[in-house]
Amino acid sequence: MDIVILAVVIAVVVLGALGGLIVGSRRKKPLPPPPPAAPDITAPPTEPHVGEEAETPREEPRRTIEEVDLPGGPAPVVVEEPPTVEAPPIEIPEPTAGRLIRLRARLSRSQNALGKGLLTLLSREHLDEDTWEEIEDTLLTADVGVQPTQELVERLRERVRVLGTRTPEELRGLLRQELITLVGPEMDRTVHTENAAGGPGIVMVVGVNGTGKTTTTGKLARVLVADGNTVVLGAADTFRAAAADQLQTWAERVGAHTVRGPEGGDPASVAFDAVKEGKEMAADAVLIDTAGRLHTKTGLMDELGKVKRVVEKQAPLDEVLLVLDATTGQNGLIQARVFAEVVDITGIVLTKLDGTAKGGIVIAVQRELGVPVKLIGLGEGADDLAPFEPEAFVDALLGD
Ligand SMILES: Nc1nc2c(ncn2[C@@H]2O[C@H](COP(=O)(O)OP(=O)(O)OP(=O)(O)O)[C@@H](O)[C@H]2O)c(=O)[nH]1
Repeated sequence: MDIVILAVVIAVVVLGALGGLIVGSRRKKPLPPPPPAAPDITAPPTEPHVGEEAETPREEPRRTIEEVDLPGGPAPVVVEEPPTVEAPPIEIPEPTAGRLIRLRARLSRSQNALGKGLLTLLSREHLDEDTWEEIEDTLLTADVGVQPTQELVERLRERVRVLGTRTPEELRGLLRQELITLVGPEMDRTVHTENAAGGPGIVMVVGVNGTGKTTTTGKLARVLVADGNTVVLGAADTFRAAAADQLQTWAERVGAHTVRGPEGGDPASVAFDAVKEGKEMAADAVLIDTAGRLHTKTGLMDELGKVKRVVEKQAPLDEVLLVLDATTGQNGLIQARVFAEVVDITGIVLTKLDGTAKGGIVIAVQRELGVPVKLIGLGEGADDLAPFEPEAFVDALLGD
């Protein structure tokens, strides 16, 4: 019996073990299928990630292109940029009052050698003949001109002799007075930009190209706008399109209006239109920038003469400003002579005084033309044009 029971138990155990094996093998079989999901093997861990990441950027450009296409090409990008360019439209120029004081440091820097040189020579214990000659040379080197130099030296000699013993302060005072006298404090340096008859003041700006004529016209427009005037600019320098562009840029910066013609067009007709528009707009001033090439004197005469005649058909010229580059020294004087023969110069603008130690040209050119220096250029900056003031000029020369 026991044997029978034992046989049954063994049979049950054996069957149970076999059943477990069968179930186990059945469980393992479904597992292999996952391996076939082995395409993962073709795409090793890194690649699928790259693929997944790549999908996102791919979608982004597609969206952008769609968005750009729909509103009409790349226009939105272009439209967004111009407002930033147009953003700084109208500037408020610095007031003109006290400009020379602000720019005095620049003037001192360029002209101080002259003043210092003279003061050093004058403070020598013995003012002998050699010293006076050195004083003369210093003045001549600074382009003061022969006649004015001799006058200054004579007057100084006389005053030093009368004074007897002298302190550096006294000498400085004497020199200051004599220099101011030489520069001409009594000259009327008003830039006439108003018209007595009530129309716009008409200013013609002449000078050789490169002297800073266009820049000066632009700077002057700023000065006038700063003082509350409305200004029209006439780009009658039609020889170079860039000159008209340059002028227009200056005008746009302060909200002034520009009248221009085609490149190579008739300068007189641009000047005419500028005055006409200035009158129609009831502007306060019309500034006309001319080309004034010194190819031949006859050519210059023809051109400027015609501009002048045509403008004066509508209104008289209130101011004719001659722009001279202070760094050109004697050349500037020759130019001044030629222009003075062609048009009636009423004022001189001396540019680039920040770039030369030869500030004496102020004195020489006034003597040459009998016309006052009214404005001076002391840098390339938009507000680096100042009314000329003899005292401030001489003080900058002598330093503090
Ligand atoms: N340092 C300095 N540079 C100046 C001054 N005035 C003008 N300039 C520079 O001189 C150069 C010539 O100036 P323009 O105004 O173009 O001369 P332009 O006589 O009108 O010559 P075109 O434009 O050819 O008719 C420019 O680079 C100006 O910035 C000044 O007072 N000081």
